[in-house]
Amino acid sequence: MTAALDTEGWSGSALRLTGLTKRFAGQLALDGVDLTLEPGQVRGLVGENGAGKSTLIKLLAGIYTPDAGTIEVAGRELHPGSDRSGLAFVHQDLGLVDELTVGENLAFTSGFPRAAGLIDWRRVWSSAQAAYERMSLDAPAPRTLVGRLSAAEKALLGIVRALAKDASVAVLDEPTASLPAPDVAYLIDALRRLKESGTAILYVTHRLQELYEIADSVTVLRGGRKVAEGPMGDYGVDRLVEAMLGRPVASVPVTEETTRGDDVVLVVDRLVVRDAPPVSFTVGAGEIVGVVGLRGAGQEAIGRAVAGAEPSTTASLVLNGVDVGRSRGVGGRMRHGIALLPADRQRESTFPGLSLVENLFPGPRNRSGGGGLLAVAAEQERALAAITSYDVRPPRPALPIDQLSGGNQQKVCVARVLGQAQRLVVLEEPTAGVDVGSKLEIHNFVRAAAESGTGVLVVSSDVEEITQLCTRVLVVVNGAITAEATGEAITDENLIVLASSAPVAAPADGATAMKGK
Ligand SMILES: Nc1ncnc2c1ncn2[C@@H]1O[C@H](COP(=O)(O)OP(=O)(O)OP(=O)(O)O)[C@@H](O)[C@H]1O
Repeated sequence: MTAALDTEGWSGSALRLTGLTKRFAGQLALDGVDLTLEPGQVRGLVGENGAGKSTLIKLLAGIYTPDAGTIEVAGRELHPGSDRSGLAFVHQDLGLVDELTVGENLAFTSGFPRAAGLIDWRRVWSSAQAAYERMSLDAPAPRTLVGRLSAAEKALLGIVRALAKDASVAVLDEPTASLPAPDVAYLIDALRRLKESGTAILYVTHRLQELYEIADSVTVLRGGRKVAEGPMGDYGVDRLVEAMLGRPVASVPVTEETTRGDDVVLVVDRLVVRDAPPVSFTVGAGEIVGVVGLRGAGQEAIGRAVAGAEPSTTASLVLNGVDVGRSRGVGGRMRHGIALLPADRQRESTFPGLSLVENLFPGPRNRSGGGGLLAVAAEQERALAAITSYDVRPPRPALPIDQLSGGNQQKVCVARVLGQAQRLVVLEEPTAGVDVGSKLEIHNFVRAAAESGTGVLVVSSDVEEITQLCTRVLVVVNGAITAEATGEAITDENLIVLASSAPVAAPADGATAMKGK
């Protein structure tokens, strides 16, 4: 513990916020919020998109200065410029440097060990290994470039890096947003140990189920205000969701079988990506096909290769009867009607600095007819229609995309990809960072796209999403498609079992082993 935030002898709250208020251009993002967190306690912080969660975290981190209110860590009030090393943050944007190794990224926070004035690289690598081992997590090779890690591996690295510091309060902003279920369980286990050691944890998530496993209490924000708070035991899911949205949410619809006869949109024959075994599969018109696998199984690479975002070879990749396998890159595939929604919102999916409307219709190809005032007006009209139907808040087409909350940015990206009326859409983590209400809405838009005949490939680490949305699921183990589940076989448990198994010996009912595919 650093001297400035020494908690030694402190028996009060680990964190105390009083009347915390933040305004953006006259709009109240956070309105007089009080919150306390005791040592060894985990408090869930939930709220729909735009509720003010990220703003609260950025105030804690000192990125924003409050307009009113105070922040105390272990009894000491923080001011702009105060030492904040008693707080450890894991943000949605992990702030990792792709061009550097795992070990270097960790050493950036913990410091580069030196011997005789030079960087002691052996210790850089061994400390990286040790940081993972302290949390009982499997470490990637410390010399791996972070850019080569999967989204899930990056998330774990972000968590390991933040928690490697000796902090009394850990602030986790959707730590599991891109983690497959077994990794989530792993992580929650590690967090329990951290909590037992006396660390206080503020846990922001849209995956409410996790709160029942780890949180002691919960605080609900809506429109920047605290609208509910109490022990987890007092808040069943329905009550929690109602507090978040200010209305009860309808029960979750399950996708009906939407495949239309033998009308096949995509036929992939022996696709080879990243040295994995060849995979072959089809996607029907109107079909929503899930692709799942454990962390590092290679499921993302398959979706990205189909969309041209990952180099690959194929015997053929036939889209509506035409072999488009030779067209390269995302642009090449897009010209044939394949669109990709990448998982990495910050780097690949949004165009920072550009407006909401420019993010909806990037590039002349997607614009309403060549330019000119009429086209601009038509574009505005289309933008407003998309903003309204996707309930993007605030509904201002000229607003820079960076000023929207994460979930609202995601809605804009989904609207863009689905609005392009493609033959096939590849959706990576389509609802990461999206609140429960908007998640259902996005799922309905995906279903509507499928109903209009688009083939949909969903690559998601959110197993619940896959079971709700998909009519067929391909399971990837070690880069190969080892099983296919349809109908009743699409359950959380079954998918996790199939994804955790080496090539399946005896498939569950409705699941087909696909060895050798
Ligand atoms: N830099 C900014 N400039 C202007 N408005 C902002 C800025 N950052 C956030 N806002 C607004 O403040 C409100 C709260 O946003 P915030 O990002 O805190 O929500 P959130 O609860 O974290 O949402 P999500 O779950 O989508 O991440 C929103 O209305 C948002 O548009």
